[in-house]
Amino acid sequence: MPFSRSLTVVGCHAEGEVGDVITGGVLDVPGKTMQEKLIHMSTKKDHLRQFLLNEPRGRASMNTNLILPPCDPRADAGFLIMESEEYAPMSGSNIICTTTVLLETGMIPMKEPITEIALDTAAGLVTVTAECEAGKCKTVEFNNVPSFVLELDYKVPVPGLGEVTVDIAYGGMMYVLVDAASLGLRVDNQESPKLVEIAERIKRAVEVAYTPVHPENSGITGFSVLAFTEPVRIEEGCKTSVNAVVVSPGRFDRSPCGTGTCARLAVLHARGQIKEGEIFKHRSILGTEFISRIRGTATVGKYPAVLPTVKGRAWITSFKQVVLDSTDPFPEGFRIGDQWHMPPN
Ligand SMILES: O=C(O)[C@H]1NCC[C@@H]1O
Repeated sequence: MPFSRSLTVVGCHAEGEVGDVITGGVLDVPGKTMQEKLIHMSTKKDHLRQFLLNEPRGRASMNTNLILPPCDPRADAGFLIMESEEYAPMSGSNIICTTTVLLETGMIPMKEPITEIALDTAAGLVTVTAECEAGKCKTVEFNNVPSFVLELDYKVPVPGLGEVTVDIAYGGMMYVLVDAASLGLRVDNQESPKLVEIAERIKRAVEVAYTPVHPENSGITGFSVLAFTEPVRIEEGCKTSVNAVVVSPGRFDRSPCGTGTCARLAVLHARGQIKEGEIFKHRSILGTEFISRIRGTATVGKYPAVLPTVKGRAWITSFKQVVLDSTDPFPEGFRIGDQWHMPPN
C-alpha cells in the first residue's frame, strides 16, 4: 500500500458542532501533563492537526480530538482538542463528542443508566456524567474547570466601529463577549457573513490591546473565540439566551459552545444576573441547546470564579479510515479563501 499514514477516526457532532475523535493510529505523545502534550503537539507535530482539519480531509467548521492515556491518575482517559487555529485547552462540544465516542465504542465500559468518568485535559481534570440507555449516551454533562471574568465593560477601539465595549472571560478558553445589540446586530443566521467579519475585526482589536493570561497556567493565553450574546430571557421558567460564537479563523460554532457557556455564566454571575444552582439554557445560532448551571464558586488567582456544569448531546456520524497517500502533493492539506476566512495580508 502506498499509504504513509492511516488513522482510525470516529465522526461525531455535539448539538451540530463536529468533534471527530481519533481512536487509533497515533501513539502516546511525550509530556508529563496534558498541557505538556499539547505544547509538544502544537510546536513539534502540528502536521497532525493540519492533516486532519485542512481540506481535503477536513473543513473550516470542524474539530478533531485525540484520545491519549491520561497523565492524571484520577482520569479514565486524556484527550487533546484540535481546532482550526490551535490546540484548545478545553472545549465543551468536544468533551461531549469524546465522551460519547469513548462510551459508545466501548473504549471505556458504559454503565447504564449512568456512567461517570473523569477526563484529563490541558485545562485540568473534568468529571463527566453520561445518561446511557441501550448502548447510547442520551446526555453528557461535564463539570468544567473554574471559569472567571478578567474584565467587564472593557473598551476597545475597533476600526470602522469606534469604541466597542466587551467582556473578557475564561471558560476553558479565553473569550471576548460582545452584546450584539450594542452594535445594532442580532444573532441571526441571515446575518452570518456580517457577524463573522465584525467578530474577527473586534477580536483582532482586542488582541492588540489586551493579552489574557490564566493566573495558574500561563500556557493558557490569547483569544481564539468571540461570543456575540443576546439578552437573557425567561422561557418556561428558565433563564435562556441565544449566542453565536465565532471560532478562528472566522466561522460559527454550530453548538451553543460549552466553554462559551461557562464564560457567559461567569459574566452573568459577576453582574448579579444568575445565582448558583439556577438553570441557564444556552442556544446556538442553529437553535440547538446546552443546559447549564453554576454548581459552586471558587477563586482563581485574584479572580472570583464559578464552577460551571454543562449538559448536551452528541451523535456518532461515521467510522472512517483517514489516510495519506505518499504521493499526495498536499500532506498537510490546504485552505482556500472561498471556504476559509483568510486573515488580511
Ligand atoms: O463547545 C465548545 O467549547 C467549543 N465548540 C467549538 C469551539 C469551542 O471549543
